[in-house]
Amino acid sequence: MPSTSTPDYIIVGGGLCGLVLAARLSEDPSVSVCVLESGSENFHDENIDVPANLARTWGNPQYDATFFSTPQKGAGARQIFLPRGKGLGGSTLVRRTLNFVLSAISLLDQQLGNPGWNWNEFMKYFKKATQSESFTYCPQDVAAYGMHFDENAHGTDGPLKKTFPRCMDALVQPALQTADILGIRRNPDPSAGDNRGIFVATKSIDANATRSSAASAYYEPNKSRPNLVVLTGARVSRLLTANGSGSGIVIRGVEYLQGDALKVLEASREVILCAGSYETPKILELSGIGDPSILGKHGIPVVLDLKSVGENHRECQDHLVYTVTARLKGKLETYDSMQSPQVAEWQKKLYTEERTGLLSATPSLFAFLPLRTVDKDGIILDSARKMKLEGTNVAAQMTFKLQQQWLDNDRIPWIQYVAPFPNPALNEVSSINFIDRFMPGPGASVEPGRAYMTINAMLHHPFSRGSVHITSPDPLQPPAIELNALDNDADLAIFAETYKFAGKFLKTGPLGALVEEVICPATELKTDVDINAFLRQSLGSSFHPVGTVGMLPQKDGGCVDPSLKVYGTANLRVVDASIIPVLISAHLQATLYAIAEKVCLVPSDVERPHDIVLGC
Ligand SMILES: Cc1cc2nc3c(=O)[nH]c(=O)nc-3n(C[C@H](O)[C@H](O)[C@H](O)COP(=O)(O)OP(=O)(O)OC[C@H]3O[C@@H](n4cnc5c(N)ncnc54)[C@H](O)[C@@H]3O)c2cc1C
Repeated sequence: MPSTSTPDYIIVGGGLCGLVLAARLSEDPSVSVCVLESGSENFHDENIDVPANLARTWGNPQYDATFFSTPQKGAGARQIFLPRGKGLGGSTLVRRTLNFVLSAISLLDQQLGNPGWNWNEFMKYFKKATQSESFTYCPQDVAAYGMHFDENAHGTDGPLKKTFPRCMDALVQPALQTADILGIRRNPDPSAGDNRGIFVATKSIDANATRSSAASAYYEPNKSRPNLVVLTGARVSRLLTANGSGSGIVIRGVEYLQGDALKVLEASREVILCAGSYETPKILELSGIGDPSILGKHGIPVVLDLKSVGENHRECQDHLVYTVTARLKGKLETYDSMQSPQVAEWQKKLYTEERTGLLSATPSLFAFLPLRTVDKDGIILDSARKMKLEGTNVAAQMTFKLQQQWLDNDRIPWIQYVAPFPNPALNEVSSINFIDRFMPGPGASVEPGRAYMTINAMLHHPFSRGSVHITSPDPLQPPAIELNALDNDADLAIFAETYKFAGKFLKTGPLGALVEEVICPATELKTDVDINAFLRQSLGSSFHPVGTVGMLPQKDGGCVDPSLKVYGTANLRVVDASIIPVLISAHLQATLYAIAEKVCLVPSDVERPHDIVLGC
């Protein structure tokens, strides 16, 4: 039985980044690693393994820590649902399984002062992380949807399995044809460096149509390593610090709760925080690392004055999203057909016996579009260019200006549509109906036996910035998550144009011919006032928070340096979504696998380093 006594590395959080690091570091048998994860081990659980069971985990305390934002002024004072995976695999357990799309903008080594964090590096480590299973590239299936994968852009032997969906519902082809009519380019491979256009995304699903998560890919095959210990049900409450030398504060280890017991674990080398964008800043603040004025409010002694923790240039950013739902004519094989118990039973059999059918896949069609697609006259562009960010934070100003430069860069997708999203039937399957903004959109009710289509429209680069801070010294209390959603005219104006464009999409070509009526919103919205009210009422998160412990130069308000070490500490690193300094034009998981792979590359052919080295 491996021992937990003083491992070389303590990893806090067995989620996406934590498990990649654990697996890679423990490849060296002389290195000992202990992962502390607050959730449980959920191996071979059909709620996780079956792709279309995606929403069953949401809001379920076994898998989801279920955060909510503070009441959002820009969203009718609603608290926005913010699920966050809990258990080995972290948010890769609750994700929609979709979307291996890398961001073409990376982390901007030049503009944001992060040397070595650029596209070529991401591509290298993205490939190291992934394995495109053979049937993925079955030429006739892939070509039928206009995809032509670039062999050079996909890994062949990484731990994480990636496939092309085995089953597409009846709306994908009509939607693709409608996109052709509207002049949206087809993108044959959004992972190859340019993710603009419409495409069917590859998924983190294996050849057996089972979801591939950080746990199944990185931990399960390595769990018997004697130098790797994983403790579940272990919630880290704070870091233990010691006075350091010139190289900064030394982190001795962590204090954690397991059951009712408060325990201590010391590390001989490093503590690595991988608890995600909401909990990593919380652990830092509970440990006295943060803004003294916030720590003082909760009676926490200041160990290290690092004002941008949780604030990081006021930038808890999240891809904002809203939903439009349409009722379709006639009988179509969409996820809605599973409302019929007979069809659901048949689909289950199909999945169990042949590993195909609707349960084997998740929403597949994505369009990543530059702003010009919806703002042809450049009116929003003009006004967004002139916007000013109030406040003096250098990093906030810097990233805000960067976003303004992107307005004119047609290579950067600014908006995203996901369609046809499986909607009401999936609620039946998952028995989750409380997610009021999703599947179907708010206020819409659905009739059994009818088919529907939902489009999610997402803003890739909102100008709003929020924060994540502790509300109490009690580690069991959730942090206050402020999004400041829709607090500026540009985000609202861009969203309003995406709404008009989605309406056009639903009226055009082969897809338009299938649509009977839009049911969410309930009536056709003709004025900007009505559209804005609908957007505020239906706005939600698409679960991609970043930036709360950002990687930037310290003078610019950063919390971690390019080796992801926390400024002012000798041996504390953060490796998770919180370090991404500015939102990327993609869902996060592909980029995060690459980040974690890059950080934990410990070359086996050089002398054993005294520290984690970056693979750059
Ligand atoms: C509902 C949902 C759907 C998503 N869908 C997609 C998608 O389709 N495609 C995509 O690319 N991305 C998707 N994402 C985003 C992606 O899954 C996350 O960005 C990614 O998993 C974040 O990785 P991470 O390592 O930062 O944190 P996580 O994977 O969230 O891991 C953090 C881990 O730390 C643990 N932890 C937290 N606090 C403590 C503590 N105090 N002590 C011990 N352990 C702790 C947590 O339990 C968790 O296991 C989705 C996210 C969610 C929530």
